[in-house]
Amino acid sequence: MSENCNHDCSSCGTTCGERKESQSLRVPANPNSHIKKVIAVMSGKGGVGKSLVTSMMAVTMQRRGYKTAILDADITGPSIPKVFHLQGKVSGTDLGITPATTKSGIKIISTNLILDNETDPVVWRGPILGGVVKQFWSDVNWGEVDYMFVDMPPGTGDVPLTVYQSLPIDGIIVVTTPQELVSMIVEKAVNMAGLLSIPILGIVENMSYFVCPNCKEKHHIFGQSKLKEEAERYGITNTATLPIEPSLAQRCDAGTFEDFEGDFLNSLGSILEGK
Ligand SMILES: Nc1ncnc2c1ncn2[C@@H]1O[C@H](COP(=O)(O)OP(=O)(O)OP(=O)(O)O)[C@@H](O)[C@H]1O
Repeated sequence: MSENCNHDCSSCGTTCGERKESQSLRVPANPNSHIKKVIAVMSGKGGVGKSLVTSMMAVTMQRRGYKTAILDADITGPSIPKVFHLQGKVSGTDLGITPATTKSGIKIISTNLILDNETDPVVWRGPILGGVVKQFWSDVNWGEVDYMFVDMPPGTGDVPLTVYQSLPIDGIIVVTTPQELVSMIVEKAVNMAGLLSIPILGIVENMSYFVCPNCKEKHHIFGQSKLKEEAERYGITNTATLPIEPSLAQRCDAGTFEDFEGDFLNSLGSILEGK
């Protein structure tokens, strides 16, 4: 036992014979933040539409009347400010950094909102990247938030692990594409969630099909979906599909993403509400 022992193992890094509980790696939230549910949106690899799904889930919950936020933990490839057309840098007060706010009121923090130029590359090493995510949690004055969505860095490496261990993640939404779904990459993501004992709330198969604007027929460009079967293999019953929808990409470019029409991820919204 250390001579300075205060008998509070949760705040002590010393491994001694008296330790009663493992040291928590959780980072305390900003004292002014009251965040009820934290949902991580992850993918096995990059470019499968994780940021689009994160943004769509946030808009879905905001439309249902909840106070919603996005923590963009994809530090080296931040896409969230672009989706919502947020430009310029965030500022702060004595209470912490004030997040940016979208047209409909979604609170957002992202590396691109703290850089001088959004085209500046982020050439930071792993521990710094993890440190930035922790600061997005502890130094941002989030205020009242019902649902916070965390846009995770792709994959199962060092930074995602830091996020899962530092933030109180309540559940995970896995984003995949038809081709990726049958690969071992998704299985790795699912297994990581299992190792960390965080429940998977659902799997979204993005780019699942395309509806032809002329004949209105559904085309499964990457083959018939195996989403249900694959999800069942992992013991996951909640699934959703998103079509290839050029208007969604166009809305991201035009800054009108929050006005998208459709109820693509409503079923997952109800799962989050517990309905
Ligand atoms: N269902 C879709 N229909 C049309 N365009 C889409 C769809 N899903 C994603 N896109 C477009 O594909 C691009 C990549 O999507 P997104 O940035 O969401 O992927 P990501 O997985 O977050 O990538 P990264 O890991 O690099 O951050 C974006 O330009 C997005 O607008």
